[in-house]
Amino acid sequence: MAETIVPIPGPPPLPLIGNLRDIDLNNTIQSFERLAETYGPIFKLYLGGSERVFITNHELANEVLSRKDFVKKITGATEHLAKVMPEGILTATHGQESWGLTRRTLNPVFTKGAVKEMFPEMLDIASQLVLKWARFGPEEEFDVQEEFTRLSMDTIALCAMGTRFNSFYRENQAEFVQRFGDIFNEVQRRSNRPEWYTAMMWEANRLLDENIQFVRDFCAELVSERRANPADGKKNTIFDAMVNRRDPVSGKELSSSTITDNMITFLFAGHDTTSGLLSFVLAHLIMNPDAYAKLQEEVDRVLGDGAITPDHLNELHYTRACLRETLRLEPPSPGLVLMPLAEPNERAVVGGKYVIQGGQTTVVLIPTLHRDPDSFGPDADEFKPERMLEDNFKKLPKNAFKPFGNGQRSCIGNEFATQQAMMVTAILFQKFDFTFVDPDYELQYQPSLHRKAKDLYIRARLRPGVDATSLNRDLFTPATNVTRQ
Ligand code: HEM
Repeated sequence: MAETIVPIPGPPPLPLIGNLRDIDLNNTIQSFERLAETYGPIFKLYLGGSERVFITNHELANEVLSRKDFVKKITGATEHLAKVMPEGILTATHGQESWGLTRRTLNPVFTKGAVKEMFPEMLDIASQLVLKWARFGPEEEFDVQEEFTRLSMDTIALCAMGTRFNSFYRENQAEFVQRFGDIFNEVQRRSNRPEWYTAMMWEANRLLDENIQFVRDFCAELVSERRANPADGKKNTIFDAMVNRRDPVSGKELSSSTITDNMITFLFAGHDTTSGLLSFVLAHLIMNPDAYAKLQEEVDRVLGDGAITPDHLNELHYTRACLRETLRLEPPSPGLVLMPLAEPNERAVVGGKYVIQGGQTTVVLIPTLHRDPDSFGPDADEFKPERMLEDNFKKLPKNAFKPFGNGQRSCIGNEFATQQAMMVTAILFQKFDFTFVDPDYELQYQPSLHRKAKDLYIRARLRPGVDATSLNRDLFTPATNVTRQ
């Protein structure tokens, strides 16, 4: 039977600017979500000189995410990122040799068991945040996204670079952190600008080159110091693995420049994502007092008043469900960018009737996938951690929940981020009670490559019986009683 092909809908593009007028450059993802409401599960936009297809529901997403002929595409923001870290695994093109070598070398240090060995480093940085909030006291207003950015940056620096930024001890960011942030802000701006325009921005281009050079030199210096003093690498951190391990297939070690590229990659891929997750989980819990109370009850039952250990994490089922539910509603990475492997003059047919050309950018929109009522029911827009408790979670349709990406290009840092987010959430609710500074606060998003909370300010009050002076000791001392009085 002949195929019935139907055109992919979308707003009509204008000459030169395409569909630029249909999106808000400060909030591209929300614009795509709005367009999904108008045009349905698949639509196309002409942006940045090419046509992009957006897939927004579970049925079509499940199809392309299951098909072997759809692979990750490096374009737009990731193409700009690739210039900063050419051999980093996040921005590697499909089939790029350095990707396979690096993943094979590093996969073992990112397993759940291996990440457990970095628990002390994570607790070290988490304790700095907790002590700071405790010592500032209940009247202090904390910019949550900023605080968690300090936490996630410093944790990755310690685990993947063998260094400390000491962000909790500084008024202003360390020079590395500042320049690093400037690079990615500029990359984000570029991904929304025509290339000819960027080419004329001489001063911005000069600054970008200077910042990239600074960041690369800083990382390269750390690698050569460690190579010169291998005895310093006594731990099984990501940094040690990068310096010491070899690819089990080729026997090759990672070159210094590949290590540098991946230090930058881990910092970029890991910090905003984790800090976004932590900010949003706090916000959703404050907005949902029932879930807040259940989580705190679980934390008290499992941890008592003592220090958290890796084994506790396996018992914190409701806490894990809250984090999953937050990742569902507020996925830090908003889109998975794919393309059909076919030649440009060939085509892939999706949903039995839509044609996508070989190599054409195809974005699976995660926020709409995660709110598809066919997967999550009529209350898909609500924060209901119960649906993410293990028994229910296992019953979710295949590919309905993709916060960590898909297949072989899925997130290498999944266990790392999960362990850190579980630990930090549990400690925070063990020690503090939280309120919004603005009691009517509603979630807003920053313009950013990852989804981040905007203007989210909270106050943190130590819970009865928790004392700022003894807190430092309590964070590291095992429980005496398990159920809190
Ligand atoms: C809540 C936290 C995180 C979320 C939601 C998240 C999400 C994702 C997603 C969706 C992808 C796939 C991107 C794509 O297909 O283009 C990805 C890839 C990646 N993530 Fe994460 N990530 C998180 C934390 C981390 C952390 C902590 C690290 C490192 C320490 C990390 C390192 C990476 C890397 C290197 C890749 C590329 C993997 C590859 O292509 O082989 N991520 N992440």
